[in-house]
Amino acid sequence: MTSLLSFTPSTPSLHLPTFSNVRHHHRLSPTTLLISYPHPLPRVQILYRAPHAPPRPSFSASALRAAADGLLQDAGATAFVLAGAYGLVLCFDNLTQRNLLQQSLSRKLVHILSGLLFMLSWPIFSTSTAARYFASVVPLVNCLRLLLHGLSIVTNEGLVKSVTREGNPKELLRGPLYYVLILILCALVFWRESPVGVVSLAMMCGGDGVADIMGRKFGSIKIPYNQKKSWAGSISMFLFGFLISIGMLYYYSFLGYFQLNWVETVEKVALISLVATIVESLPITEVLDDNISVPLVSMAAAYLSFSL
Ligand SMILES: C/C(=C\COP(=O)(O)O)CCC[C@H](C)CCC[C@H](C)CCCC(C)C
Ligand SMILES: Nc1ccn([C@@H]2O[C@H](COP(=O)(O)OP(=O)(O)O)[C@@H](O)[C@H]2O)c(=O)n1
Repeated sequence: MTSLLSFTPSTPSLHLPTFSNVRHHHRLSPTTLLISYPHPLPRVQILYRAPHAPPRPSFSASALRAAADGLLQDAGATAFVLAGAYGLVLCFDNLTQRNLLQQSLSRKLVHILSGLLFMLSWPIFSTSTAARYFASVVPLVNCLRLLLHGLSIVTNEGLVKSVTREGNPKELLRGPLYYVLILILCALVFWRESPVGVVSLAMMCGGDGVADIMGRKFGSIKIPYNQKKSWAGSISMFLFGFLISIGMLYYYSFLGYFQLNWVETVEKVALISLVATIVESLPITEVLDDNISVPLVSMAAAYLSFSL
């Protein structure tokens, strides 16, 4: 026979509940113990409960430990990715300072690698609901860094040289700033749970980044409606945007974050890549930076495609 015994250090009030009381739903307080009596004892249910003591939630030690572990994991992951971000920019700064890398190529490689590596790092964060907020700290810190340097409150030749076209700190307040804001948006809104954020960042980082490199190198034949963009650049945007998106979706699918029908997914990503490429080719950069138009139109196209 099992009896429910609940007690607190204060003077317990003893009452022998009628049989019906025992059927009430009991919220087990942390001081509730289940004690089994040997069979010969009378069938008595003893319920001690402190007077006026409201039932306290029963947090198990293992749940608290799991929460603490998750917090520790997310804090460690944030520190690791922050260090990675700083190291990436420092690495390209060194390469440009030593004239081993052109400034324009350095900027584009930082553009391609930063967001993709950030996205690849998301699985090292915990499964806690707070994980996405920890991850967003990384682009947020870089956002503040870009603001401080872009407003020349702080000066850092290396950052400016590796992330701007002409070496003007004010450039940090446009493309690079929009870029990290989009990273924050995708991490917070879509995170690891939706292909929308993954595809949008793949288009902005991979597609748009490669379009610049290939367009500058092979872009002799310009697009009729935009003499600043070329067919080589746009075709590269479509192909690499598509391939990097599929690669990232496979990565997250392999890790079990979402299951996809790959035939449909290939069709959807091809459509999203086409839409993003068309928008990127439009002569609107002066009005709306590519780091805003490309990810936002990719988000819209991906949201519609994957929700149908
Ligand atoms: C150069 C950048 C954008 C400019 O784009 P565009 O105008 O040429 O089209 C990217 C700026 C990146 C920023 C300085 C650093 C961002 C780091 C990122 C949030 C985290 C990377 C972590 C990873 C592990 C390296
Ligand atoms: N579709 C494209 C995109 C860029 N490009 C080349 O890459 C250069 C920079 O492209 P962009 O203005 O999109 O540069 P970001 O705004 O991405 O930094 C252009 O001036 C072109 O020479 C291209 O030829 N075709």
